Amino acid sequence: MSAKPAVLLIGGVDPQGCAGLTADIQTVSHHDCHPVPLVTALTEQRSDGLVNLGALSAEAFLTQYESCVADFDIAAIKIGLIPDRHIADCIVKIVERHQVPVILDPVLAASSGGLSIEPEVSEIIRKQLLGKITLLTPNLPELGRLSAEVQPMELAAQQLLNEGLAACLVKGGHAETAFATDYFSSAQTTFYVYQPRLKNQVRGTGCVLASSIASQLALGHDLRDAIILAKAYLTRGIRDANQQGPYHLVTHHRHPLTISDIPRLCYRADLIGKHFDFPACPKNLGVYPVVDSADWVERLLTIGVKTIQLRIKDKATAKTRSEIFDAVATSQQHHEVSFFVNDHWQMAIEAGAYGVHLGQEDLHDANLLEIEQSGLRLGVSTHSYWELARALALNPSYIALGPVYPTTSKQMPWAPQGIERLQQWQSILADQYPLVAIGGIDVPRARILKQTGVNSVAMISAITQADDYQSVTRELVHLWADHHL
Ligand SMILES: Cc1ncc(COP(=O)(O)OP(=O)(O)O)c(N)n1
Ligand SMILES: Cc1ncsc1CCOP(=O)(O)O
Ligand SMILES: [Mg+2]
Repeated sequence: MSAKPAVLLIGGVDPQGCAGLTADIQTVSHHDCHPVPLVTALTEQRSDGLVNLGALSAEAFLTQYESCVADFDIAAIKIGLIPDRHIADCIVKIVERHQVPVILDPVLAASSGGLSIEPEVSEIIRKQLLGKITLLTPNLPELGRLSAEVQPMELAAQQLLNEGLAACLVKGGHAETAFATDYFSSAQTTFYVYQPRLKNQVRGTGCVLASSIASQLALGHDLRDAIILAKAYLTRGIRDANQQGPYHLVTHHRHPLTISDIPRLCYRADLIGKHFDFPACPKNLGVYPVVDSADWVERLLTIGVKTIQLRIKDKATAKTRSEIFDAVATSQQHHEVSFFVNDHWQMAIEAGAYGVHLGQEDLHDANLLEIEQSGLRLGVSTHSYWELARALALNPSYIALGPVYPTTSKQMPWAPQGIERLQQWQSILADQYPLVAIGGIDVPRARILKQTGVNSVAMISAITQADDYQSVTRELVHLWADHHL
């Protein structure tokens, strides 16, 4: 059995075992990582507040650190309570020694109050730590403390990025909004992740979120996926919280992800919580050829294909337009056909197509409200968890996952997703969204994918590059004919 990735957990001990290192250790263990605790403080706290920070001496802290790293390679670091400037200085040196992801959950302003950390700690964090870490996860009061109370949170986060921080996830959990919303900001992107607010007041949630993100990074996920997976883990843990004395505590378990665990992701504050209502399409879209001309649409509908997409990439606007109009007209001459237009959503609306298919980049440029109002179905591409979170926010007509196998039809930055990922998407989406598999699918692979229960298989080259496209298409249609009867 291979060794679990070791996550160095730098933080304080809560003697009641609710927050701090105890929560960190439980979280990391439940992610199949190995927790390596490095104690900064032996706090004294109970339900009526924190009475003593109990900082360790710098010497004791560093001696402990040498043991922590003596026998393991550290794969990620999570930092929580930094009780004073001496420990802060030591942590700066430790972070400099490791070229691994570092998550800093700055315990500067506990929601329960009663905590007073000397201002020098904030200064060291700001001037010496921020430029060395992967992600900062402040709550709103902590963001205020670190940004000299700049408002609104988007500007405060931007200010920290300007000072050298790579990425910030502001936790808006305690704000008085209908949805519990966090705000992510980095040099590359900004977005909101939101979920319906859960009523339970649960202890240690910040520790669990940051430790979960650190674990997901240690396991090899990229930062955006790590955030989505950690949010999902925390949501479930809060929803199933258990009562311990006067507290509610996060429940840790490893059940497979469900659709309600996954947060929704959007790029605009005014769309947080917006309920989109794209019409449904047939659940089993079946064999779904993706072609580049109206002629191909005609040929394949004649053979009996029921779902088809026109994907034109390199034609002049006038030609694209006439192809789309011709293809819509053809699709309307055939019975019960679901005809989607790729990318060109405005022309799809004008021509009266059945639906549009948009990738994540296309979603940025498209007017989603206009597409919704036009009554067109919407299909959305996904290649990762954060893209799934984005797709779910739109409540689309179907969700596509790809490339399932290596493809030669398009250059893509994503590795093939594989059948295991497809099956995971299938179980997450359950019966709520049709799932379309795309990428490298030919007849033998379609036969294999059929066993997974996926609702549809989309393909370009297997049909358009075939020596005999008619027999290949007939075989695929026949193969899928009794699907989910
Ligand atoms: C059914 C289906 N799934 C995925 C895609 C890819 O769409 P997108 O990510 O927008 O990439 P392009 O096709 O525009 O290159 C698709 N077209 N159809
Ligand atoms: C457009 C697209 N999106 C994901 S894979 C892919 C190409 C699919 O083509 P092929 O079926 O030839 O692999
Ligand atoms: Mg596209």
